[in-house]
Amino acid sequence: MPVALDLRCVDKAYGDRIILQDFSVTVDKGEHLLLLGPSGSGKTTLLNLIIGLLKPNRGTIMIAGEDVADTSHGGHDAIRRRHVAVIFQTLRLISAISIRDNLRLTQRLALGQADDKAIDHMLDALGIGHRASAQPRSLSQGEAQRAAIARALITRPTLIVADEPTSALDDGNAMRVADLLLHHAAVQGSSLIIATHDRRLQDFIPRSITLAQTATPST
Ligand SMILES: Nc1ncnc2c1ncn2[C@@H]1O[C@H](COP(=O)(O)OP(=O)(O)OP(=O)(O)O)[C@@H](O)[C@H]1O
Repeated sequence: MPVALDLRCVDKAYGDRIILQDFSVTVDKGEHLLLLGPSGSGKTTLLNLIIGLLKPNRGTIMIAGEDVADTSHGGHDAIRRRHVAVIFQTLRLISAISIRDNLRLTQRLALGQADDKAIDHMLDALGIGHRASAQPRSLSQGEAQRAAIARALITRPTLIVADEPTSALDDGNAMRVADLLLHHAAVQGSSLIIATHDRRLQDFIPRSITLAQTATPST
């Protein structure tokens, strides 16, 4: 089974505050993982290490077989653009352009070209095809959430990383979002890595890691 994500012996500290110590996990291609744990336990830190916003103090981070923590050679950004998509809690759609153009831009950055047919197909599949020409601010919260999911899926990434994608949603909408993510991830063989407090997601994704709150060193 090809490996989507492999973290080996990762340490991460902010100053003398250790957040992750000797942390290792492997996620096979198409397998999903929930990151659970109390507020402040390091879930977002771990996601930021995977997407490259943070560097580990030690350890390796392999994405689709490439070590993106090794700073001795370049090309990490290109590997991440090709293999990793992110769904932020705040969605972060570009407000000045339409939903279709948001997806076009994402495809061009990740794949070098846009595919309008694939974009329209994806928006239809997520039930927002009729909103393709709309600007993000005119969408309802549920539509914007679907647009952010469409943007994550449109590059057929190896990994889809999501921070609290369902926490603000009621049961019905949380289930719909989880269903959409799992269905489309399965269709294209993407792995989902989801940081959340939302234990409802355990009904959909049985594999989880619970991060522990680390002690603050005494001064
Ligand atoms: N840039 C930073 N500098 C210093 N400390 C930080 C920084 N980013 C996060 N922290 C601290 O590291 C700890 C882990 O934060 P992180 O955001 O990863 O936790 P989390 O599990 O995602 O929390 P939540 O569930 O509340 O989002 C927290 O105590 C946080 O205050």
